[in-house]
Parts: sequence; C-alpha cells; structure tokens
Amino acid sequence: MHFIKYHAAGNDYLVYSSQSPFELNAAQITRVCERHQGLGADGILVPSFDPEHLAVTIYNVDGSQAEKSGNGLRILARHLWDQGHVTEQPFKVHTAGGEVTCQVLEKGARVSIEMGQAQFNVPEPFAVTLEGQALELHPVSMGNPHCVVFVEQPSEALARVLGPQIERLAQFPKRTNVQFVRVLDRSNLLVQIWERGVGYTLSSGTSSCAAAAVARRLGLVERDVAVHMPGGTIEITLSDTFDVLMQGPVCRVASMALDKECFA
Ligand SMILES: N[C@H](CCC[C@H](N)C(=O)O)C(=O)O
Repeated sequence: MHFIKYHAAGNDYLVYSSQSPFELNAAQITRVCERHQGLGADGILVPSFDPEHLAVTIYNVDGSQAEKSGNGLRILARHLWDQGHVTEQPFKVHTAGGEVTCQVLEKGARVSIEMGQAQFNVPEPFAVTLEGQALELHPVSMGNPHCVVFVEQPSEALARVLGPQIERLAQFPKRTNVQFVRVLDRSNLLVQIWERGVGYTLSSGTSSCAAAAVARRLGLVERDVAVHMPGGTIEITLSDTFDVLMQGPVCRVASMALDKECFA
C-alpha cells in the first residue's frame, strides 16, 4: 500500500497513491497515522483523479471524515500537479464541504486556494467557563466546523487542555476544530490549534481561514491577514462577503510503502 507524504506548514498528510480502492477502517487509519507504530501523519487524503470531477476524501487520525482541510487541499493540489493530473490552472477540486479553486505557485512550493465563504452564527457566539476561565466562543464554518477563542497567551498547553473540552461541547453536534487566537496587530494573528478528530497540530488551513474571518468580522484586522502558527504562516485574504483566499507552503517529504505487518 503506497502513500506519498507531504506537509503543509507542519500539518502532515499521507496521500493514498495505490491503484486499489481505499478500504482502511478507522482503527487502521489511526494506526497508519500513529507516529511510532505507523507512518505518522495528521490525516490521510484519498484523491479521485476523474479529470471531469477532481475530488478528495479527507480522513482525520481518528478515522472520521472531514468536510474540508485547507492544508490538505494545498497538498492535494500540489500532488495533482506533481503527478500531471492537471495541466490547466487554476483548477477546481470537490470536497464534502464544497468546491474549491486551486492555483499551484512557485513550482509547487506554495499553493493558493479559494476556500469558499465563512459562515457565522453556527451557532451564535456564546460564553462558557472552563478550567475557571470565562471564555467567549465564536463558532464559524468553512465547510467544516470551527470555534475561535481570543486569548492573551495562545500556547500548546492551553490548546491541549481547553481544546478537547471545547471540541465536544453540546453546542457542536459534529464536534468542532478550535483556534486560540491573539491579535498581534491589524495584519497578524498568533494562533494555536486543536483539531477535531486529530488533536494538537502545528498548523491548520481551515483554522487560519476561520480565525481571520472572525477577527475581520469583529473589526480587529484588515482584509489581508498573516496567520502565524508553530508550523508556519498562512496568508489569508477576505472579501467583503467573507469569501476566503488562502495561500501557504507545501513540502513533499517521502514516498512510502506500508507493510501489512503494520496492522498486526
Ligand atoms: N480536523 C479537521 C480537518 C483538517 C483541518 C486542517 N488540517 C486544515 O488544514 O484545514 C476537521 O475535522 O474538520
């Protein structure tokens, strides 16, 4: 079973590249993504190369499917370009969370994607107290669910303590991704991520879109925002109607052949 591993600002994915149909169950997906007994990744991307309907299925580490992944889509766009499946630019890719438009830049080192429109009030902002901290939560959808929390000191420790609690709040029937955000200035956000179905990650594309969209709607940033995360920076541009353009890096890491013994 073959995969090609890429990372996008430190958020790593395995692109399934065997000819046979993808048939791993949730437990097997978790094992393949495991960083000691498996290949190690934040998820698996299963492309569909039908030139009339380029598409991708996105699996989280827990085996759940995600409607959209910004870093995953930059990786997929690069993979389609690497493999010669696309010759025209830009090109559209279908996801469960809607269609996006991709443009490979700088010989594949960067990709920009029109990610669709941020949807607010899914549900309305609400307050909670967790670990003795009063928090104002700002839900937003990029096709997948997000919850933006503005804090003084975003940190990995904070993301790991509050992230899983917010991920599973009753207000999010499909769970949610969580972003802990500090507004550095009107053009820069500092963000730590807790991903639904994955856990702590070094960056997230849809989270970057979500954080920038909520900050813009609150009047805290301009239309062009750099989102700084431990794994790297993702550039966001917001239209007046909160259509989101995302641009960021992609790096191909390795071609990998998984041995069935991995599942023993
Ligand atoms: N865990 C997310 C999908 C991956 C998001 C992230 N890796 C990105 O780059 O957008 C979810 O369940 O919605």
